[in-house]
Amino acid sequence: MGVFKYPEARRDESVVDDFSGTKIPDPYRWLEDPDSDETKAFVEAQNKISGPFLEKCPVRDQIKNRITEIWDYPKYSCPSKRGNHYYYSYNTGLQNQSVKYVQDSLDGEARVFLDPNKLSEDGTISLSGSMFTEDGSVYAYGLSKSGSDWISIHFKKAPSGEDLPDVLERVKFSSMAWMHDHTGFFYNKYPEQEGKVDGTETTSNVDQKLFYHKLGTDQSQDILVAEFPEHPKWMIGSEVSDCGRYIVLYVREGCEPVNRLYYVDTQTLSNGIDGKLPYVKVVDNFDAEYEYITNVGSVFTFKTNLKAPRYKLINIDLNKPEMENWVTLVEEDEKSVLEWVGCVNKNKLVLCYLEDVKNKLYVYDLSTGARKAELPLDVGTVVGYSGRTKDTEIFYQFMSFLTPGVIYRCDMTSDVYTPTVFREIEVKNFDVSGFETKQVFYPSKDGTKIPMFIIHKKGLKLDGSHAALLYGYGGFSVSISPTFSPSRLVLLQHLNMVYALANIRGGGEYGETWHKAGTLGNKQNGFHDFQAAAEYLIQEKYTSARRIAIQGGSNGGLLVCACSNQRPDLFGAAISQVGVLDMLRFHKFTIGHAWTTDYGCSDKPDEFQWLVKYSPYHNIKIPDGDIQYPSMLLLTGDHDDRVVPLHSLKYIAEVQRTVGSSEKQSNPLIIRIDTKSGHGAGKPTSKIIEEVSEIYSFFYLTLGLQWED
Ligand SMILES: O=C([C@@H]1CCCN1C(=O)CCn1c(=O)c(-c2ccccc2)nc2ccccc21)N1CCCC1
Repeated sequence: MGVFKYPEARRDESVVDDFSGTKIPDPYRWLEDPDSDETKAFVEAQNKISGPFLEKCPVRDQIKNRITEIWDYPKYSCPSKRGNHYYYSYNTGLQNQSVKYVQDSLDGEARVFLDPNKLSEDGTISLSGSMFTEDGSVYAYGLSKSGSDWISIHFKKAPSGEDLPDVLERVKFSSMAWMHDHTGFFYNKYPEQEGKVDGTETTSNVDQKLFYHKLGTDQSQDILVAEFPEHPKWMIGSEVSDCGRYIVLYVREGCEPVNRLYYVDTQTLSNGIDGKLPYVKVVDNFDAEYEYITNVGSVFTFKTNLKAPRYKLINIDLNKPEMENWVTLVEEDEKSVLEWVGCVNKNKLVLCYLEDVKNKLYVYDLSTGARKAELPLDVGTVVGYSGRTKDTEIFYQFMSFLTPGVIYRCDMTSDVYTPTVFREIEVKNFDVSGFETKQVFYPSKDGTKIPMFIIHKKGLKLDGSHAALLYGYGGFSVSISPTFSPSRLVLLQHLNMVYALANIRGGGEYGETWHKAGTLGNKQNGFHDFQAAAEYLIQEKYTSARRIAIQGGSNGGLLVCACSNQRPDLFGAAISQVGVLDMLRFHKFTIGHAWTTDYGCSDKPDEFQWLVKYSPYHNIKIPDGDIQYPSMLLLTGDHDDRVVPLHSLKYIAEVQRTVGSSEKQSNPLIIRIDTKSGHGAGKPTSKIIEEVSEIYSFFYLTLGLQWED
């Protein structure tokens, strides 16, 4: 490629911030206003470069057609029993949104209950959160537009699907909980704010409140039942106990897995719920996380990480709630992480563990905490589960790199557990037997062993000649375990790439110790882990330097740009999707303030020192010698109000000016800003396929790949 001509972007040298004495220029501050003509012109100019560049890919149509072909297979969720009916989601293959069906029995005829595809021409209205009443007679559900975190809550009668008139607006990051009278509903709302509320604004989300809605009334009559005006960052989750008597309140102030724990015994409310809840504080600190599992009378079971970074189960009797009376029901495992727990058949617990990044499922006795059985699973991930305290059966969905999905059903009424295959999801016209997957443990810069999955065509010659795609995330205790991706198979089959997934520190793969080892002042550990993954792939001859593409989204987008800045010599291509790239200002926009639990905050001098060292926007420089930056493609969307697009706009402006202007930089440094598109959740199939096709076209153009039919 010849050296690119990038659009001129005004540099406002007058904007310089002072971080307790350290002056930091921010010449592209003006890009933080999404509505200014100048920003709109910048976005248009950037898309005018990236669009034509990607169009130049000679096999773009083969790529898109093959991805579409492989994607077109039926996808099901686990069925859930609500009232006397079963509900499940189903996508025939290429539908933009999955459709919710209802059946009177597992093998009864399925009727459409909710079809989000009917709500918009282009599939950009998606379902975001839902909750049936305890008797399954009413269904509350959230709708998101263009991928924004803002939702409106609507209601349907079940199983008829008849719409009810109630609509709740200004909802975001909201719990949904019904009182067992089936007419009272708890949800979260933000105060009225100046300006737009459509997901293109960057306004900070603070002062979240908990409201109580009586079905059949107008939202203006809703009752404010909890708020913490003295703690603007606090967020209030609510849950109604299985018995219907108690309201459990969770208070969080960030993304750390920790919460305060309050409850209300509704039998003490002589006038019902008519104002602020008189909650009782069980835990009034942020030392640990407590998640309600079930209760038998006043004895409550919680999943917690209190002095247990890999989690455990405890019982708290509300009649004697002091910590000295707490009882451990299931001890922390010495290696595996307890990921989630479900109570079923009133007296059993299903525990899902993560052991070396693979899931294991067990049945325990609720009253004794004894392990009773293991539910056999292949090597992979449990991606779906249904089964509640009052149910007598469970469903769970298994997936792995090469298994598109198997749904199991297990009767839980006896002490013998014989799961049966309820549904096997098949990919049409693709033979997955031609690939192999392995898990390796490679040393990072500090010697820590990091797990990594590697997949490639069987019999691939490991001579360093193949391009590789290395994916990572590394934050917020998120564990990335093996799941099936139809589009990935195109890379492996037709572009002969190797795929690697590195489980770097900052994730939750080995519990909170693993998470903490990749956050705050240790954030660089995750970047070193990712760079070491690339070095391992090179030394083991899976690929070679400059033939590695790195890809990550959100916190993973930060990872990709930080690693491109730090080791441009290692990578040939970098895909950063909806990345956090200005680490000195992220906390000022939408929900960014919640991420200081992983990143810290530049308002604090010692934390500023961590952030300024790796912040992608602030660490762009021309590499030494004849090294150039990898080819970079940044992707974001105009309605991304989780990670606002300004991060990617400012980074691409700086990298095009600082690096793109250098004679030796022939690799493209481009960005594509999509419209009616957000952070990712709820993205319609058509947009997903378009985006993946662009990414693969970018790989083809920048890594010199060949298409093999
Ligand atoms: O998106 C993120 C980080 C990491 C994963 C979750 N996350 C978030 O920002 C999650 C945002 N968020 C939620 O979405 C919900 C929520 C509640 C009920 C229903 C639905 C949502 N509750 C929250 C409570 C406290 C703090 C954040 C919360 N990041 C983007 C880039 C860096 C981190």
